[in-house]
Amino acid sequence: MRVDLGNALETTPGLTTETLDRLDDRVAAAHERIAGGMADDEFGYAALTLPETADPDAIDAAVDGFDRPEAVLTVGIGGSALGAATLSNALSSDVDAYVLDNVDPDDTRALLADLPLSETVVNVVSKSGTTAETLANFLVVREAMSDAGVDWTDRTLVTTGEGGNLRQLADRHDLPSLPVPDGVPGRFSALSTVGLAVAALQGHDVEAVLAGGRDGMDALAGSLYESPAYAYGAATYALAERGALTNAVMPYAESLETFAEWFAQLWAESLGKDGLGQTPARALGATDQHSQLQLYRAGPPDKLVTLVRPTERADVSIPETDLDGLAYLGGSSLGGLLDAEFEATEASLAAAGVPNVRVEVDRVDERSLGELLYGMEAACVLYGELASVSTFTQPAVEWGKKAARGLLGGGDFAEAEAVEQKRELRID
Ligand SMILES: O=P(O)(O)OC[C@H]1O[C@](O)(CO)[C@@H](O)[C@@H]1O
Repeated sequence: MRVDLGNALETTPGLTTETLDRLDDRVAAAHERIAGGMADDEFGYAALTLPETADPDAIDAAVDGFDRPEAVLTVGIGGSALGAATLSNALSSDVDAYVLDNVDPDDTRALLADLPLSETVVNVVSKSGTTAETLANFLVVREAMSDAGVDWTDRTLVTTGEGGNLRQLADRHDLPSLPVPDGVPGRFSALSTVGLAVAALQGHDVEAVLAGGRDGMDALAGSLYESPAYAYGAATYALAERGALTNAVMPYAESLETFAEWFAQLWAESLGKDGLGQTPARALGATDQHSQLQLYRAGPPDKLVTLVRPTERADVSIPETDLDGLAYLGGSSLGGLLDAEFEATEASLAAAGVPNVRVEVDRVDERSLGELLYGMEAACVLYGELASVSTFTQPAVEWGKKAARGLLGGGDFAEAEAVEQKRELRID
């Protein structure tokens, strides 16, 4: 992973090399804290040792019990779905991957109608083992399998923590299961059983993903000038401090669109604390040049844009044409056009004084994805250290969970009563 901060200097909001130099002393101290947390396997920091602690053999052993499926359905939500989905949607496989990470009846019904349930492995993932959406979806999927005459116990892999309903289910039915690593919050678990089991089921090279993570781990250093991940974390932190409260992440590759969704949870749930944080906006290049770029370039000076691309990609030639004014396209290629648009958008933002950061990986393959996922996790941890927030917890999400549970009769929660007292101003 390579980071170029050039277009974040002298912009509005913007950085200077003096700012970065001053910040680098704090980066060094933060790195010491992070390295210490990694060495002591501390809660949260343990995520940054996954390239060494993850056990690909255990993952292979768990998935080897299944005949090669036609499809894999991940039933999970948040970090229990997005890491696996990022890898599945970035890499091609003849094993189709689907995700149920919402409780939309129309979507769930349509998906189950299409799935070859007898040839599908259901990968149900929940660190806590109690998440309502995941357990509800699993109960629906299990009934659909039974209705289809499929023995769900033959087609289900469980990845969960030591306690909770899912662990009880796995134990009761002797299901193949994988542990969720201790001390790793869900949004940081892509390089663990949580994100890698599906990759293994799809035949991807899990060792290569972890090797990419190790590349990212090896690149951590006590200076932002020596560590791309820390450069990104420090620059985004400093820009947020100067008013860039939105970070629009805009990969120029369809295969990285889900990566932006994964990044959004990582950034929002880790850094949105105590009135601080930086809102991740999900965008896609070149498509959003025809959608959100107007706001990024000419809207409030309150954002930065993170432009992500692979520097190598398979290409498609554009045929020659005699259409007036389009001859310049003929003989070029779609990849060439996409790269020209990337660089043009980057320069367009800089010309308007909008800070933007370039993040490049060699190509969209297992190793580069592992490095990119690891790099953004390390960047997030560094940002959290600099911002002095509790990077690895997410207390703000609990209120809504209690309210929903109370509304469904799952307990007496004051939050549910608050829902009943909604202030109304209805316009029909
Ligand atoms: O893996 P679990 O415990 O089902 O949690 C799923 C997701 O829900 C959250 O706990 C937030 O509610 C996320 O942090 C997590 O990734």
